[in-house]
Amino acid sequence: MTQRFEFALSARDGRARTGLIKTPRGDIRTPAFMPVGTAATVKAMMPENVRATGADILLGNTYHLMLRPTAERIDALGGLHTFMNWDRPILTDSGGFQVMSLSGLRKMSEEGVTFKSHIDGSKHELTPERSMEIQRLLGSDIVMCFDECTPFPATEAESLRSMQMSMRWANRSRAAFGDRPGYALFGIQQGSVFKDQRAESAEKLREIGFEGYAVGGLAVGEGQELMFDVLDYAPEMLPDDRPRYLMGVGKPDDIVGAVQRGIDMFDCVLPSRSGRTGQVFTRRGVLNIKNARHQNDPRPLDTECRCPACQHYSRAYLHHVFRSQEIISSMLLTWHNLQYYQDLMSGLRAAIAAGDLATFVADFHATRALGDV
Ligand SMILES: CNc1nc2c(CC[C@H]3O[C@@H](OC)[C@H](OC)[C@@H]3O)c3nc(N)[nH]c(=O)c3cc2[nH]1
Repeated sequence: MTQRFEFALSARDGRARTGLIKTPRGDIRTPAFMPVGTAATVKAMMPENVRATGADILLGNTYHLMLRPTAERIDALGGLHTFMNWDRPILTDSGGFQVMSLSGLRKMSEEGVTFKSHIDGSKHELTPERSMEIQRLLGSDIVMCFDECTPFPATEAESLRSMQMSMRWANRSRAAFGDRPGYALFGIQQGSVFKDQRAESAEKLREIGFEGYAVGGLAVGEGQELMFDVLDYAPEMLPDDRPRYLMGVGKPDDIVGAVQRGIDMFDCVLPSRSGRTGQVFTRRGVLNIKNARHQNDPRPLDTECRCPACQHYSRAYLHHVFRSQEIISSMLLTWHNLQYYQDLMSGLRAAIAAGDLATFVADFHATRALGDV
């Protein structure tokens, strides 16, 4: 077990890569999908079951945890890993994104952001320094710089101003992070959909130097086509020998296309959140278990899936417990969707290692086109 944070690529196929991130709390196989555990839990899942789906790392959130139960309380109780009974790596986002999307009454300045809690209206401040302190108190293994996720759409001038402020905040985040062997700080590239700004941001992040790099400012309403246009150049502006993390992505076909464009790490609430709304991901596409057509169907959700829902329950049963708003519905559908995502990632890793990603991708799209989900 290493005491350092290391990343090694093991194979490439076109622009796609597969490799391993080694951390003191365990290894992360890339390309990796990170289940979202916003409030110190992956909703409707026990941590051992998150692990059983194949997840090597999960995600926590500065914004939510600083408001409740507070980072200081989690630290006093032994840190986030002990608190939530997950002893493998945790990545925490820095809070800026949620402040802009969740909190009320925000005031942004060069210093940082002051805002009112969406929970009880109390006043709070997030700065690069405070975000680093919170993520240190949580004990997260991969810390994200405090940034502003530039809203979409943004004019070139708005995007430039936002990106350049995020780069000054990246500098302050690096300084405040300090010397913490075994822990990683990731920089976040901004620049919206403007190639020259993406280049300027990447250049600034390289100068500062990070253990990994995120492509930020995407999956904010620009749509898949525009996201892929940016991913056609943005990841390769970042250091080749470091992990590249595309924040907040995404649907299965978003992930497949982003892996083809050189992305190594993903996080998205979609599989867990949609599981609670009855949306199910299968190899043949998406279905909603709420639909009456499932009420007499004895088949599993996906004949190739090894999750408990597919091994022991029919679509008819899952339709029934969803309609009845039974708690087991969220448990089984979340487990299934997370399993589907992890199976997709292991399929992508194997295909890149075998040098036949093109075949995997063609089969991925062809199977979904068959219909009859
Ligand atoms: C969805 N699209 C999207 N999400 C994004 C997130 C939050 C992800 C975070 O949000 C929470 O899920 C809602 C998760 O928190 C656990 C995740 O870490 C981003 N975070 C930062 N710091 N900077 C970005 O440029 C950024 C861009 C995103 N695009």
